[in-house]
Amino acid sequence: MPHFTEFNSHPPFPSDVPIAKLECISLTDLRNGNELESEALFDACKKDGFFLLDLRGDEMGEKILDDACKLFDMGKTLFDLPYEAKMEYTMGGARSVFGYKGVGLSKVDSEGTPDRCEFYGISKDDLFGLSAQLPSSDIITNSRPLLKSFLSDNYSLELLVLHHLETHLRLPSGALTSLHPLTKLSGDQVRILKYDPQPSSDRRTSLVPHTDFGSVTSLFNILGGLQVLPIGAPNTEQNWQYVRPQTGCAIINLGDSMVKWTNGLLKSAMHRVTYAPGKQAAATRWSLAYFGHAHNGALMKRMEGGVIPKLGDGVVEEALTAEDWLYVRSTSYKQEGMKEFERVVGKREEADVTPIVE
Ligand SMILES: O=C(O)CCC(=O)C(=O)O
Ligand SMILES: [Fe+2]
Repeated sequence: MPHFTEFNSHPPFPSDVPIAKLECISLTDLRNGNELESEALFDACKKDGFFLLDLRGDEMGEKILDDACKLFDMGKTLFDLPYEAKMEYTMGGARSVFGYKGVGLSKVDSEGTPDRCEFYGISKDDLFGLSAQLPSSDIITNSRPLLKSFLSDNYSLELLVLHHLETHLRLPSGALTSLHPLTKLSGDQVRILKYDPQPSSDRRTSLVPHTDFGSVTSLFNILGGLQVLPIGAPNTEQNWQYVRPQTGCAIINLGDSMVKWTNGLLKSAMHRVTYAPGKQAAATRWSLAYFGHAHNGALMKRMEGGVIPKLGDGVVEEALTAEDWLYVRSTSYKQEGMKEFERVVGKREEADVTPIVE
């Protein structure tokens, strides 16, 4: 299995750094109806908003691990393209949150310190023909079947997680899953991220502290560098803990939609990326993510029923649609991306991304 050899080809994750104690849930046990495993998933979502999901021994899980390796290889070819070629596919404007973001175009703090990460997001709607195909590099075009298979398998994992959560929340079956149909427009995407090694004299945060916006994220990392702030802990340097990547496991985290629907019962944890710890710092760090979102028309407000806490007295929610929610949260780096696009490539025509279906 390439996934396992990748782990062995890098220095090990060091033991002398703070490591988050995250629950490790077995996909096989979940599928076999193991109640304790399902409870552990619910507890992790209420307490940490993060857990590891062991994909080994499950047919689809093993396929996801294999596909992740192939996508890491694709990423290496993609990000080796010249900067100007990558900038052709800049995210922003009508292209919204999909496409390429160059190094330094988002900020890691309120002083405007530039990030140290480049990434490329591929839209579910584009891959499944729900919206017009975005212009993209041949490397992406040739990998569409692989991207589609990786996206739909991770989508299935998302549905499985949502199904367990709606059961424990004592919501009607489908309360969460039905907001996530593969066939409707949404912000779902696969993102591949690259972090170059940083010089030993100048190492710092490379991706801004944030919570994810959507529903369920799955992450695939080989090297460390991802850190979480435990729920409720103040944002001070000593409180950040590393998420240690584990062979055969995806890192699953909940986004803010889950917090909104459950009025804070489920958690989305703040996370950021810094240089890889110990000897790993000398290597390029790759990361692969699937971001699952509700369909564009879903309403972002507390769900009624089950064990979901009531709203406080006098609290009135302004219910954004999932589409507006994503737009509001992602405006800043889209604007920076468009400015850089115009500098490097020139003015863009906006007419090429009309949705094909509602
Ligand atoms: O690179 C990583 O491990 C995390 C990336 C991340 O949190 C994100 O893209 O939202
Ligand atoms: Fe994130």
